[in-house]
Amino acid sequence: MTILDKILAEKEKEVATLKKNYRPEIKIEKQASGSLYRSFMESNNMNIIAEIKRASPSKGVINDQMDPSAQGKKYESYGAGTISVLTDTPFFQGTMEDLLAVRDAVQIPILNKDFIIDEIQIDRAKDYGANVILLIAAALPAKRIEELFYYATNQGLEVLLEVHNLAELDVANGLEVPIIGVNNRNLKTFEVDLGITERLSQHIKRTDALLISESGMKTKEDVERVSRAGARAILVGETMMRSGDLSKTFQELQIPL
Ligand SMILES: O=C(O)c1ccccc1NCC(=O)[C@H](O)[C@H](O)COP(=O)(O)O
Repeated sequence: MTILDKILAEKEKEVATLKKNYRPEIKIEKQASGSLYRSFMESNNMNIIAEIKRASPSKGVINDQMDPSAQGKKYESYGAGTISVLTDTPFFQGTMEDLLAVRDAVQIPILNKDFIIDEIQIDRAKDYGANVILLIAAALPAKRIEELFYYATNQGLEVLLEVHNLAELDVANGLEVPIIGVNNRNLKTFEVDLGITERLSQHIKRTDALLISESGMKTKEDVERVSRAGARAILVGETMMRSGDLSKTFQELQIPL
């Protein structure tokens, strides 16, 4: 059983519990407006999705002392275009309360980074103030990705569809999704290879698709590499969470496009 299989098995249980207990009683005080797709396509600099990531299956604890509200404010002030909040608890030590804390602290869009397998998780993401949700092509059959994609977009949410190989990219191409995330990390083996962005980028059919390169971004050279492959945005977790000088980290990674 791969780590992705284990995560998805936990999600089945979480969804069953949500279906019994979830009541949308959260009242968000602020909501961001504006489209991630549009602002990222119009920007002249590499767009950064900075992630709130306390821990991960591949790295263990990364930074569990961080205050999500303070971290979110720093990300926004240093130039993040969106904040990704990992809300899975068993494997990443995140919570929906982390998302709510960031929502109250910033104006920019928020991506609810989780392993979405059911509509109820999309309802919950919206209730807590997310603007964007993640769908992982490796997690579900193509038909289910399609259903969840349309469900989310009909709720006014944007969808980042994440792929890691050509078969998964075929699903994104078939749906003509506007936002494609290429994850450089193999979620089954943890291997990280920026060459995945380089190889898959050549097979994206939609000419106006927004390409986001996810995972393994540490240096300016990494960003230059995925930029040459056509990425207009990067999703960065560990490097942000371990940075002792976020201002410098943003300056280094936010290269001109
Ligand atoms: O990060 C992991 O170990 C991991 C393991 C299994 C499934 C997903 C995983 N990570 C989710 C992500 O895609 C990353 O958090 C995100 O792209 C940022 O990656 P990084 O900048 O390398 O922290």
